[in-house]
Amino acid sequence: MEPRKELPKRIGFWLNEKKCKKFNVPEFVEECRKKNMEVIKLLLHEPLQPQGPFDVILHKITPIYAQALDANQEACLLASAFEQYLLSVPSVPVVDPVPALHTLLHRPATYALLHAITAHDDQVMTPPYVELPDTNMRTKKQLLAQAGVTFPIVCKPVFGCGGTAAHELAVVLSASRLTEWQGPCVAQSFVQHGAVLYKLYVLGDAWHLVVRPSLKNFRATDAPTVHFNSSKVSKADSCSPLTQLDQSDRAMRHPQPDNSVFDRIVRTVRESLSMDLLGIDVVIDSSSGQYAIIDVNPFPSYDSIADLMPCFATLLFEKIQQRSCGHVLSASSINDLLPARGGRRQDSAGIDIPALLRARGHLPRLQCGEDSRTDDSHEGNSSPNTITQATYNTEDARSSAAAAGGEENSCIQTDSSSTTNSKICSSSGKKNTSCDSNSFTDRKSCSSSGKKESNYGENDATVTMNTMNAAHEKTLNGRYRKELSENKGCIENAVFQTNGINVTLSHDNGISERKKTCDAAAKNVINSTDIKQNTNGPANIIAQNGIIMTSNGKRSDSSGIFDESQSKNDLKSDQNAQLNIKCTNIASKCCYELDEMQNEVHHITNNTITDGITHSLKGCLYSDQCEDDCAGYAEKHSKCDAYCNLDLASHTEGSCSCSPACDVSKTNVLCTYSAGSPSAAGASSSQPYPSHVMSSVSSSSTLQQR
Ligand SMILES: Nc1ncnc2c1ncn2[C@@H]1O[C@H](COP(=O)(O)OP(=O)(O)OP(=O)(O)O)[C@@H](O)[C@H]1O
Ligand SMILES: O=P(O)(O)O[C@H]1[C@H](O)[C@@H](O)[C@H](OP(=O)(O)O)[C@@H](OP(=O)(O)O)[C@H]1O
Repeated sequence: MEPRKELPKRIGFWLNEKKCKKFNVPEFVEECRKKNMEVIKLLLHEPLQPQGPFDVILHKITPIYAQALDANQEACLLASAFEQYLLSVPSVPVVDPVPALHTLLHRPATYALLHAITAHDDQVMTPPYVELPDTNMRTKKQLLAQAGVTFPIVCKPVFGCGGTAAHELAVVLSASRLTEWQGPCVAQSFVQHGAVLYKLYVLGDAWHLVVRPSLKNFRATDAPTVHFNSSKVSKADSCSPLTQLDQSDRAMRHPQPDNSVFDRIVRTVRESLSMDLLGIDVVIDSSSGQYAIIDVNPFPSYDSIADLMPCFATLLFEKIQQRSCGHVLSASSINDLLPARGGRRQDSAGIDIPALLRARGHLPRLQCGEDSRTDDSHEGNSSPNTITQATYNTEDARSSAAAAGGEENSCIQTDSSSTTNSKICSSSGKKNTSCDSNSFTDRKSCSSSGKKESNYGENDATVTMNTMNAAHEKTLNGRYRKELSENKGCIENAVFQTNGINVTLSHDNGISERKKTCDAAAKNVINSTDIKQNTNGPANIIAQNGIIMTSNGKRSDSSGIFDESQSKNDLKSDQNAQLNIKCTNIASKCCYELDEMQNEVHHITNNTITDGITHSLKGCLYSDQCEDDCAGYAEKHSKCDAYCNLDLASHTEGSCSCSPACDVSKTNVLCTYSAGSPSAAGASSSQPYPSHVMSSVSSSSTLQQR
């Protein structure tokens, strides 16, 4: 008897029309067919569940997010439905996981991540950068100086994916020309790199190098700002005058690229994002020889890569195989490769795209899963020992849930409203449905458990596990839970690593939840005084088996305790961490005005950090609307317990500040004073160019199989 032919595996697939054309879908379908896989285009406007089941999902959803960020309600709903669907099929591999895309959508989050992961590599860096709000010139100059960003600078829109506007950039050559950029941006030091761009196209475990034209060398002068669209300068067929080196630069020797450094960059970036499809843009600093990562794109064009479709089909085939063999998927396979480096992962590097959308009013309150808490749940929870919550939507969680009488696909929710122990809940729409901080919709149900009063018991965990990445499904075990509970959560976007497998924790997104968890952390998490004062921890810290690292790479001992003297300086110089600390603490202080606070947090984040001082009023110190801002803050903060007294009398530009009488120990970072100067985040060190030489790099692709 003839062996029965296996049914084809089903690939759920979504690209927008433009990308479909570029991607050569017919060839992709054909290659998949050869491997007994069928490609089913997802109809995002229709319910997704009935379109399944799928064995793997391949998508590029970022254009939908870009539209959502541009106030398109329909796009918002589509993104929400898509995320919701992914949550409902947690064991299906997704190429690539959505939380990582949140990071790549937002340039400051991307650069924060790059800064953190390159901090210890002398040869690799991301250029100094700072997010500049649409504010007055003085503030801008101050922010640039604080961050160590030097002219010329490249100004880039804050959101980096999607339509044309995201790619309208400018090179501003001097501070006096700053007025020539309108609106907020990320400003990044320009790196002179001889007009050569190295694109690293990552496809699963393989990467391809493509050499592209890039901006010529610019130097600080008073010349007018150079506006350009990035899609016109660095494509294979670009021939912009902006990429023609000046005569005087042509003779300059440009450092030869070293494949091993590229390989390291690929591994580190891929590991940090747990993604399979990436375009990493690198330039080499002509004088220092350092490799500067200037951009990371999800699901890039793979322009000029030969035999792309068989590679795609193989990648998806392997994903399906790994799943059916019970292997952990992409994230951990990468980490397995790198046990010594200690896999890191920061899903959203502190940025919460859905929250941002809500704050801008782009997410309708209930349609897109706006937090459905009543005011009750936002306030009245000022007790430090209130809510702790953990959601583990994992395979192990499922079995635990089943063992405890829960349902398949359920999550375990440690909910301190039930005082100490975990509660098993179902994700099937029953009580306390599954929670995922990166989902638009589930926040509603998470927050429903945000009741009050419970002891912050030893067994409570304070984390919400990000369930979007199937790779995490199998990672929860007893030991893991112990570690989570020991760390008390409250470490937003932290990564815990056990046995080479990462789990990313991310916050609950609900401000009132944060307040509770942060307050709890103030009492429990980290023993360094400095960190305690900035409690709830730098969002970028990474905890591995009890060791905590700040985003500038300093390590605690194995119990999470930092050396006191060291940690002071570490934190001071750790600008990213401070930004996040501050942001979180402000949120934690003013918990009840969710949307507005998101704005405020954002605003304040844009205006933080001088000399290690984390004034909550930095925003108003430099803002044109000082008086308004201060009044606004004062009004909000006056409702917050333990908020320090503001010197309301001095609300004029440049002089409004926290009262010196403010009780530091009581008020956390809202009014914390400390001395000392910050070191510039992301400042590059001047390493001589290493002497390794790669034989040649052609403008065609080179395949590097790891
Ligand atoms: N810090 C920098 N120093 C020097 N040149 C830079 C820097 N940042 C960007 N560039 C130049 O500007 C181009 C576009 O920058 P970038 O990649 O950040 O923009 P983008 O809009 O994200 O582009 P993409 O189309 O690749 O997504 C780069 O290819 C490079 O030529
Ligand atoms: O792969 P290269 O040639 O580097 O170019 C990519 C850009 O760098 C990306 O910014 C584009 O993505 P977005 O359109 O999502 O911004 C991306 O757009 P695509 O998804 O339309 O291919 C590419 O154009």
